[in-house]
Amino acid sequence: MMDETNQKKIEQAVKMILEAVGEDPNRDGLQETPARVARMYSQVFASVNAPAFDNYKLFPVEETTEMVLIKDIPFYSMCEHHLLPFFGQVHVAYIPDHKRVMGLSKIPRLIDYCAKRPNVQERMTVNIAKELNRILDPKGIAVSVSARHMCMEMRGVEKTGSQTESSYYTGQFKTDNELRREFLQRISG
Ligand SMILES: Nc1nc2c(ncn2[C@@H]2O[C@H](COP(=O)(O)OP(=O)(O)OP(=O)(O)O)[C@@H](O)[C@H]2O)c(=O)[nH]1
Ligand SMILES: [Zn+2]
Repeated sequence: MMDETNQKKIEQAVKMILEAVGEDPNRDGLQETPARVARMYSQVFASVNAPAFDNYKLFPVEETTEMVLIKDIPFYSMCEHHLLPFFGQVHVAYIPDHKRVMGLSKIPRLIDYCAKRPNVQERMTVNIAKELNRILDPKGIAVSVSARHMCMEMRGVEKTGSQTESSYYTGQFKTDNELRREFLQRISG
């Protein structure tokens, strides 16, 4: 969470940006905007300098299953080049090991943790896998991210609706083509 000094810094910066684009930061509609933006940044960048993700529980199971797949998990992040949103879906699969699985809701929480900072999609994709690996040490992980980048849509090349796909595989997903195919098939269905 951002402290008061840093909130004030953002407020000053936003006021300067408003002035620089030719706006009057003191007009009615804009008076509270710097403070709102500061609060908004403290939400969307909540995991900058945050301690390692530790909000999870592992549950023992008698038998390990095959792939555990959670798909279509929505995420919102900010591109680090333009500070514009990129957002979409993450699909995550892992093959449990050590007879333990993770509480399901913690996977979307982990994705939020990886998303709430200035990012590039590729690094976020790898980070999700690395965090899962640290926590679960599974036999394999597959992460696939599909996103729309506002910096490619509302400005720049202006390619509305284009989707950027990235993926990262570890362990059995890397070595076993059949398994990877199954993952890809199941997330596309
Ligand atoms: N690989 C990757 N590139 C990204 C991501 N988000 C934004 N970019 C790209 O980062 C690049 C920054 O390029 P620059 O040439 O420095 O910036 P720019 O002049 O604003 O580029 P344009 O967007 O082409 O107008 C652009 O090509 C963006 O599309 C991302 O998540 N991954
Ligand atoms: Zn960008």
